Amino acid sequence: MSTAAASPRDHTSPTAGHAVASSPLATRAPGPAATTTTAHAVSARALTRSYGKGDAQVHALRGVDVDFETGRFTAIMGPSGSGKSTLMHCLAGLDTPTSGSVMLGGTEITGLDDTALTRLRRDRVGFVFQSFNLVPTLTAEQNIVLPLELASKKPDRAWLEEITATLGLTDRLNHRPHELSGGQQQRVAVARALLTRPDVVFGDEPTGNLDTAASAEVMGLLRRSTREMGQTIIMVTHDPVAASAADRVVLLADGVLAGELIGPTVESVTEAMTALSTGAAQGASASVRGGVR
Ligand SMILES: Nc1ncnc2c1ncn2[C@@H]1O[C@H](COP(=O)(O)OP(=O)(O)OP(=O)(O)O)[C@@H](O)[C@H]1O
Repeated sequence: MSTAAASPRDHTSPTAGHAVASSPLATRAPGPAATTTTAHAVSARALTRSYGKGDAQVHALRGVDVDFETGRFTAIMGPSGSGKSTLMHCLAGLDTPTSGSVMLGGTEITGLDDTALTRLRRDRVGFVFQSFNLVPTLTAEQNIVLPLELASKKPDRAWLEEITATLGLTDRLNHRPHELSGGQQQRVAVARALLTRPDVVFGDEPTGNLDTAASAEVMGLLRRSTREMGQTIIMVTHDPVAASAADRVVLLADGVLAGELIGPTVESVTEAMTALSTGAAQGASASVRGGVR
């Protein structure tokens, strides 16, 4: 893993996105929002996040450089405490890094004030959580359009119909969450996340409360949303089966990148996770054949 700063990277280059584990770091000074065209929906450079002070200080992220290509589905995996949630929260503008930078949809979000971050999360990011987070008194459709209504925007009806048809929700739109299965509730949450056409959908253990069949169904739908709608998805998961639905798995260990898997399978993910949890972070990247960079 690289640990030293080097020359700046070109965020606009379509070829700049692949060399994650070996890429040089480029420190970008926090500053006002700048907009560029990018082949990456999200990029982080030299990202650090520490909590606490003195002896009690925890370095959750210790210099992460990573790019997430537009229209791809990426899973973030690693042992407990490796920094997965912290990374996702920093990428989504839910947490403020200690240093380093995050570009989201061409906007440098590090340095944005709270109002701008709230607007960015509302307009350009979708979230799917383990606990679905649906409003129990609203119907499925009302839950799906809620973020737009809160932003005083009208939903695009044709897009709403397309998404709900793709997710198999057309005949469930007037049901309330308690009248839906867990898998159906999560599909409602996915529809809600997709409706705003966000730059990125972030998933935080989206299958954590689902049984095997519902989990496979939701992963299949997320995968389709990248294939058929060009949606970028970044998902934190502990589940090798869920991760195998992604195009790529980014591995974290102890707050740094420990490699990645392209075209992951359940076996390759399990092997890499086993290597990481036995402390062989470098071995994980070297040992999984045919896809680890
Ligand atoms: N708000 C916080 N205050 C103090 N320490 C924190 C805070 N959030 C996270 N940490 C610490 O940072 C480290 C990384 O935590 P994080 O939740 O990102 O890991 P994770 O890989 O998502 O873990 P898990 O798989 O168990 O959810 C851990 O040591 C954790 O205890």
